[in-house]
Amino acid sequence: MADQWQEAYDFAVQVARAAGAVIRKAGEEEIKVQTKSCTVDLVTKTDERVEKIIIGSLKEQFGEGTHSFIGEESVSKGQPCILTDKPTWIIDPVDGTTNFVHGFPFVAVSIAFAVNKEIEFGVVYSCMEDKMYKARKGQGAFCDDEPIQVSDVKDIHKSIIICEHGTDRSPETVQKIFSTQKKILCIPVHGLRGSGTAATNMCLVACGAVEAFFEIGIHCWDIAAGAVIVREAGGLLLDVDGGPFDVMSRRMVSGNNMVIVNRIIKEIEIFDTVRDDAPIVKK
Ligand SMILES: O=P(O)(O)O[C@H]1[C@H](O)[C@@H](O)[C@H](O)[C@@H](O)[C@@H]1O
Ligand SMILES: [Mg+2]
Repeated sequence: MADQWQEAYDFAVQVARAAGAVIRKAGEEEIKVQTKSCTVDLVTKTDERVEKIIIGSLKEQFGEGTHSFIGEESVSKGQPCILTDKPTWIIDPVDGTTNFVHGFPFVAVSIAFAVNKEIEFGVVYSCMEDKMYKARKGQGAFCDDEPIQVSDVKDIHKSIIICEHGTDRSPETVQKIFSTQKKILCIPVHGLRGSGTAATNMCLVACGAVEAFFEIGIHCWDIAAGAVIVREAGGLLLDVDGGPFDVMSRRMVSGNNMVIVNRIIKEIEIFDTVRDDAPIVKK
């Protein structure tokens, strides 16, 4: 049977690369910053413009109405965030917006494609580094067309773990984040790191630069593409409580093997988040 998603996969790579060029160019000009859920949850005209370019290109290529779209900036403007069985693009136009605003050189375009709620392929273009990560279910993971693989480290004492601080600055949440980080650091591990973009963090797991990345508070658009890239690089994903990974749950652990992932899960202090697909409560 003809491979029906190969064309979409190839096109997604082209769209991500073109979107990355727009981000790089915009980064050379003055950036007007706005905020969304709180004062440290930043958004710029570039986030909105790049999402429009990506969705517009996909609709032009595949027709209006045939596919569904979940985009970070469309959802923040009230579009539904429900993953159905329909072919669905899950898009973060600028992952690492805070980095983009500050000129911190880790900014990614993240494009995933799901069918029947299964992520078929994912593309993460780290546009300041000019690195194109991609993976298709069952066909391996690549960085700039070179195969990538997770680390073979099994000893937690010889690992680097990525954790992020997110945007929730409530004292009780920050306390849980720091307490978790302290417990992991004092195992001890070789180090804690964070690029500031979940999609890039997952690619760092996939290429073996770090052993695991976990976060509570991310969204489906931050991690959907990275999830298939990690899996196809030989890694795995779980919920932070050890249950099955759920791309809409706003929490996950991604890692190179079960030994490392389970060791990290033991230390995570979980705090509540609202699912991406939770019913919107009218204010
Ligand atoms: O840059 P965005 O798309 O908003 O996503 C990041 C989020 O803002 C941060 O709070 C998280 O810690 C990162 O992991 C996300 O990539
Ligand atoms: Mg974003």
